Amino acid sequence: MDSEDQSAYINPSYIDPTYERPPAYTPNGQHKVYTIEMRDGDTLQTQMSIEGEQIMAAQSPRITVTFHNVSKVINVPAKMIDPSSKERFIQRTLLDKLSGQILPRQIVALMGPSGCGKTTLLNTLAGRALSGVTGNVWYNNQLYDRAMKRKLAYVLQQDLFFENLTVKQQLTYTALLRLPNHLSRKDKLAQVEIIIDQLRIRKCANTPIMLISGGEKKRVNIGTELLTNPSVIFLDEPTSGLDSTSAVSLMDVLRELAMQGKTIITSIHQPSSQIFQSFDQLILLADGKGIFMGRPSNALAYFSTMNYNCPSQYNPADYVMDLVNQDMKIREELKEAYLQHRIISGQIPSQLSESSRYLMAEPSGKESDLTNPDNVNLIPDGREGKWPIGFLPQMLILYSRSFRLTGKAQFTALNLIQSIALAVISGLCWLRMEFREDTIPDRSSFIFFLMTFWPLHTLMMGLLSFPFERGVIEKERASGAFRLSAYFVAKSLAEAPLKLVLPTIFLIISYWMARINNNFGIFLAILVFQLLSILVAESLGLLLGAALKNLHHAITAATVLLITLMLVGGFFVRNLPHWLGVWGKWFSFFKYAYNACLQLQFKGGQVYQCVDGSYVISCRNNPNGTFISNEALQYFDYGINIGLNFLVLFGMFVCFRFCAYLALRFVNTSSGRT
Ligand SMILES: Nc1ncnc2c1ncn2[C@@H]1O[C@H](COP(=O)(O)OP(=O)(O)OP(=O)(O)O)[C@@H](O)[C@H]1O
Repeated sequence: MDSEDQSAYINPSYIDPTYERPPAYTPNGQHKVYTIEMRDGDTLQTQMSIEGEQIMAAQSPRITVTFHNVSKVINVPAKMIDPSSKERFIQRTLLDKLSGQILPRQIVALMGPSGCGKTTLLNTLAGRALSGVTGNVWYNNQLYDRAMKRKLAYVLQQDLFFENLTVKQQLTYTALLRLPNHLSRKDKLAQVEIIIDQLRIRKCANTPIMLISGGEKKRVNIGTELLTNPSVIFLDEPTSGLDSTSAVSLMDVLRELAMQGKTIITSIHQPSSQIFQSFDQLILLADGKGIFMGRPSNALAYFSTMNYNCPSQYNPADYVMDLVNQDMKIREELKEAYLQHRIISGQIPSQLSESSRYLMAEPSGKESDLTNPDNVNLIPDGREGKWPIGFLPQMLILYSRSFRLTGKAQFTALNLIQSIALAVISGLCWLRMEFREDTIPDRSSFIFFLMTFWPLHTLMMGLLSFPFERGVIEKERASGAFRLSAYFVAKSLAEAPLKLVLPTIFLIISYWMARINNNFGIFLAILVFQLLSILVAESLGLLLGAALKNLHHAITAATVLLITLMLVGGFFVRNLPHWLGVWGKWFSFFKYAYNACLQLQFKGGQVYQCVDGSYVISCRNNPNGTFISNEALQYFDYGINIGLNFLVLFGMFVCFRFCAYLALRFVNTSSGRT
C-alpha cells in the first residue's frame, strides 16, 4: 500500500468515489404498502409518506467518527487490586492514547482479549460513561455533544426487553416514543414495518419475545435501535451466543446497513474466518493499547513481519486472538511494535517500513477534513427539544405499555384461582357469623386478616417491580427515549387499577360469606380502606425495590420492616412499652386501615345478641339481652376517627410513592462498570 493509499483512510471521497447523499429512505424508491391489524380487528393500510421519508433521511446524515489520543483512567479502590494496599484508590488506565478513524459504509471490528477495553472504547466513542476520558472524539468535524445522541445507536450485549410483548409491539412502542413529533403516527407504524423487513423478522413479528430464538432476539435488539434511522451504530458483541449461521446472517444485515451509508462499530470476540474477513477495518487492542489497526486481510501479513506466522488452515481470527492472549512478554512486544510502526496522518514517512504498510493511518487530530460530503450540523437547533415527543404523549404511550404488561402478568388463570380459592377458604373459616357478642373477636380477626394479607402480598410484588424493569428502563433512557417522571406516572396510573381488581373480587366473596355487616355502604367503605392500604403497601414495596441495589437486601429489609410494623401496631401485644406503642402507631399503616375498618364494621346500628358479657359491658348483667353494634368498640383501642385514618393512609401513599420516584432517579444501581 503506498502513501496515497494510506491517506485514503482519512478522506472518504478517496475510499468511495461514488460518495453521494444517501438514497431516498426506501432503498429501491418504491413505496411498499403494509397492512397493519389494529386491536379492534380493523386493518390499516400504511406506507411511508414522501414527507416521512424526508424526515427519516434527514435523521441520518453520513458520519465519520474520528478519535484522537483517547484515554480513560479510573480510580479503583486499592483493595480491589492489592488487598494489602494502604492506599484508598489506585489509578487504572483502561484506554491508552488510542486514535483512529471510521468512515460511513464501514464495519469496524474491535477485537482483543477479554478485559482489553473493547466495551470501554465503544462506550467512549458513543459518548457514554465519559468520566475519566481524555482526548477527542469528532463526529464529522464536530466534537461529540450530547445533542448528537439521536444520531447514534448503541446495541447492548444483553437483549433487554419486556419479554411479554410481541416483536411488533416492542418495535411499535419504541417507534412511538423515539420517533420525532413531526412524523405522523402512520409514518411511525410504516417505519416499524420497514425495520421488520430490513431485519428479516417478519415471521416472528407477532410472537412474544420470550419465545423467539437468540438470533431473532438479537435482531429485534438491533431493530429497536434502528427505528430512528441512526447514522452510527455501536454494537457490543452482537454475535455472542449465536450459532455460526445466525452470526453470518446478522453480519449480512449489518452489511446492508453499512451499504446505506451507516457507520458501524462492533466489538466481537471470536468471529469465524468468513466474518473476520468481511470487516472493513480491524482494531486490535491489548490492555487498552492498540496492537493493530488495518484491514483484517493485512493482519496476518503484519504479524508475520514479526515472525509470528499463522499456520495454514488456521482461522486467522483465532490466530490473532491466540497471539494477543499469549504471555505478557509477547503482548508487550506487539504493543511496542505497533507504536513504532504506526503512521500518523499527514506525517507519513517517505520510506515506510514493511510492517507499517499493513497498518491504516491514525488521524493526527489536525485534519482540516474530518468531515465528509454529507456534512450537516449534527447539533440540532433549539427547535428540536431534548425529547422526541412531549411529556403527555410519552406518558400515554408508557401507560398503554404498562397497562398491557401488568394486565398480562396480573390476570393469569393462576392468580384468579388463587384469589377465588383464598376468598372461599377465608369465607368458609368465618362463615355466616351470627350477630352475637361472642363473634366480636372473630370479626376483629377477619378485619386483621383482610388488612394484612393483600397488603403483604402486594408489597412483595411491588418490591420486585423495579429490579426487574430497571435494566430495560435504563437502556431506553440511555437512548433518550422518555422522561423518568413520565414513566413513573404512567406506571403508577396503569398498574394501580389492575392490581386492585383481584383484591376486590376477594373481598366481594369473603365479606358476604362471612357476613361482616349487612350495610352495603359499609362494605364499600371497607373496600376503599382495603384498596388504599394495598396502594400504601405497594408504594412501600416500590420504594424499597428502588432504593436498595440488591434484591436480597430489599427482601430482607421488607421482611424486617413488615414484622416490626405489625408488632408495633399492637396487634399481638396489648401492653407495648409506651415509647414503642407511640411511634408504632404513627408508622404502622396496617393499624390505620385496621382501626378504620373495625369502626366501620360495628357501625350502622346493627342489633347484636348478648351471650355472657365478656366483651360488652351492657351484657354483663343481661346475658339474654341485646346491644347495638357500636357498643362493641368499647372493647378495642381503635385510635383516631375514620376520616383521619383515611387522611393518614392517603398521606402515606403519596409520600411513599414520591420517595420511590426519588429513589429511582437518584439511587444508582449500575455496577459502576465503564
Ligand atoms: N468501574 C470499573 N472499575 C474497575 N474496573 C473496571 C471498571 N470498568 C471497567 N473495568 C475494567 O476495565 C477493563 C476493560 O473492560 P471492558 O469491559 O472494556 O473489557 P472488554 O474488552 O469489553 O472485555 P470483554 O471482552 O470480557 O467484555 C476490564 O479489566 C474491567 O475489569
